[in-house]
Amino acid sequence: MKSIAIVSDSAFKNNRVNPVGKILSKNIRDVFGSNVHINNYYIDQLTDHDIIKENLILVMASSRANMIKDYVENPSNIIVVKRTFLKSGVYPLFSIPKDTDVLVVNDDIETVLESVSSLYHIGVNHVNLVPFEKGKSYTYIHTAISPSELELIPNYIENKIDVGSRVIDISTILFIIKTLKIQDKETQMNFYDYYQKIFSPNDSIEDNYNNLLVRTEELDFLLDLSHDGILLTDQKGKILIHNKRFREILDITKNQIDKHLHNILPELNFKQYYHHKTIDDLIHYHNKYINVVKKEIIHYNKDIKMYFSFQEVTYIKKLEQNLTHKLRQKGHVAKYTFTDIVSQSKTISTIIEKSKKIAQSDLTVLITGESGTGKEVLAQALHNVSKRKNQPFIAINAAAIPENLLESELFGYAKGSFTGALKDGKKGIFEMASTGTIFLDEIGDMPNHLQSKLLRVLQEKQITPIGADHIIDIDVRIIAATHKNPIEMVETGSFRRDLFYRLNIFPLELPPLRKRKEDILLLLNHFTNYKYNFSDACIEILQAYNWPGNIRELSNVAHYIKTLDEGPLLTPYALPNYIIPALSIQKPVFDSKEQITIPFKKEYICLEEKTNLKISISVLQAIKLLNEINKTSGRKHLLELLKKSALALQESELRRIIKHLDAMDLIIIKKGRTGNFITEKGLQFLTIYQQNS
Ligand SMILES: Nc1ncnc2c1ncn2[C@@H]1O[C@H](COP(=O)(O)OP(=O)(O)OP(=O)(O)O)[C@@H](O)[C@H]1O
Repeated sequence: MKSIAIVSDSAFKNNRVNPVGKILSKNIRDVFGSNVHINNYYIDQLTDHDIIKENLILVMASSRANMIKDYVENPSNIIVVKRTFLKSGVYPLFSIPKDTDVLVVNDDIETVLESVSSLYHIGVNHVNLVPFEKGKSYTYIHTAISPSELELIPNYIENKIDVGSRVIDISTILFIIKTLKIQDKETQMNFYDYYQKIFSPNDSIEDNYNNLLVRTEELDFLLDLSHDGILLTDQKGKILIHNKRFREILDITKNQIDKHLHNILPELNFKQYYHHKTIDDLIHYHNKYINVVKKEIIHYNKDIKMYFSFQEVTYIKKLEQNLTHKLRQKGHVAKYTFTDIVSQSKTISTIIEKSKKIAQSDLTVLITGESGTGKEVLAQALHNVSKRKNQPFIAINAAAIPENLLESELFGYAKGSFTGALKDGKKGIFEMASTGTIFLDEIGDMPNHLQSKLLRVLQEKQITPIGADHIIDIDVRIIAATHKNPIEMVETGSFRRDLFYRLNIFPLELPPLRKRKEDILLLLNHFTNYKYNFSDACIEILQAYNWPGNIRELSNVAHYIKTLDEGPLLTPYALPNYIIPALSIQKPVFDSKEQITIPFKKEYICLEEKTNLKISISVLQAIKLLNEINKTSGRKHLLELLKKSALALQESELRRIIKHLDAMDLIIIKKGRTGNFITEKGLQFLTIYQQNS
């Protein structure tokens, strides 16, 4: 096997491992793989006994060839390695502006000068390469480059560029191939790859610029794809780059490179923008409204350029429409209208009339009402008759979103604002709902610090996304809702008074279902598509129930009924169990014996003393119900019905209660299978009992 010796000055340099041997070994391995054997030698460690016998002996400079010739078996095997840079390390240097002072840093002046000369050699001569000498100050320089020794660059230099370690150049590799006669296919392929990565003496600067030129053409192509007009000028407004769209938006026919912006469009007075770092302005030109954004680009602390982008407002509108379309696809759309609100209640029709008027303004609305009373339905209906009806309607529930996420959901965040943030940042709903309506549900559950932020947003009509350095103007209508009592919350200090006044401009209060009983059957028929008739007993139960979950709960009951489908005439058996306890009257009925209405005082006291009063009343009601629906009301059926009402009763206990009810003539026990019947007195007793409950 062929062998190569790499001879460098010393194993350590400035108390660090000297990387030269390792880098050159890698270069040789990259091309020759395992075709050669490599040994590293260090001049300062050579002794009289050492004889370097390898087929080729690589040294870094001709002076070193002289120094080692006495330790070498065949001095004609010595070659001086030429070194160059990797293309990837050097390309960034071509974008440094012309005539910039660039400090070249390495561990000693000799390697610094070598690097400078290599860089000039490969064509980096548009900048002033300044060799770094230890102890000297270079505070006037802002950019430094170094072959993988960035830590040696003084801290005051802002731009540090690593050009990578120097590698064996192509002429040396070719010489090795020729001398060692290694020409297998794998080496050829490796050589080709290696050749692609490094600067070779044949790479003239023109070639490099050609490469850059190709890139410029690609960039031009990309710029022309943009929907925005894009323009880059120097500080005096001289045009350096512009794209096709810029010419279209501003009706310019010819290429305007090197002309001054203020001269080609004198009527637009662009000079007014030159002294501002950033601009976001709307101009009117040739019957178009154009949004102009200006930003400053600072290149290597030296070159200040002005970047302008131009968007025609119609295009921005179109973008917004697309956004709306996307929001619709995402369900950010209000589906309910006032005709979907099923009600015959006077209160609701007054609310609807009021809402229709309120909808025409942009003012904030606060809807209160228990859970499930239709607050969101009302908010959507209101949005759908407002002038924002074709824009997004976005609902957010402050109680359903974890506190730490709520802020970013509302206001969004800039890219890279915190760990775990999305790469490109995230838009908050205030931005997403632009020109539309935001429904802030359960506003009473909003944490205090967000209440303050929301108040500022409502006052200033601007938001600042988390971690962003810019503000965004917002144009949204707010409809807030809460199932809590906002006035009580303000009194107890859990809701900001000033925010409450801001939101409570138009208060709308939806009554609970139990306060609009006329709607119960109507809604049930609506949800069951008028498929069933409800028996009187059934209606009585439905009316007596207090519907804590309001219309949402009622629509669940409708589902239950439709699923069991016990129609066409529905008895209480068709209702879910938990509705039935309405029979058993949960609340204490009479607060004290003194309140008992004559003539039932005796019966009441007797039942209370001899039985459990509430259970006895439930039994009496169950008998009444079974009588009404013509079901036998024997003990078996009674026990079943009471069980449905979550009243598990022993048969012996039931027997005892029936005996007492009978003794007081509240019921009659009939012989045979028909069971028990409530008497007129029993009915009156129950009525009075209910009136007092
Ligand atoms: N008047 C109505 N007519 C028909 N359906 C209604 C009516 N009001 C509410 N609903 C229905 O009741 C359900 C609950 O309504 P909604 O979500 O608007 O209540 P909410 O008061 O906003 O509840 P929450 O406070 O729990 O958010 C929905 O399925 C809705 O379709």
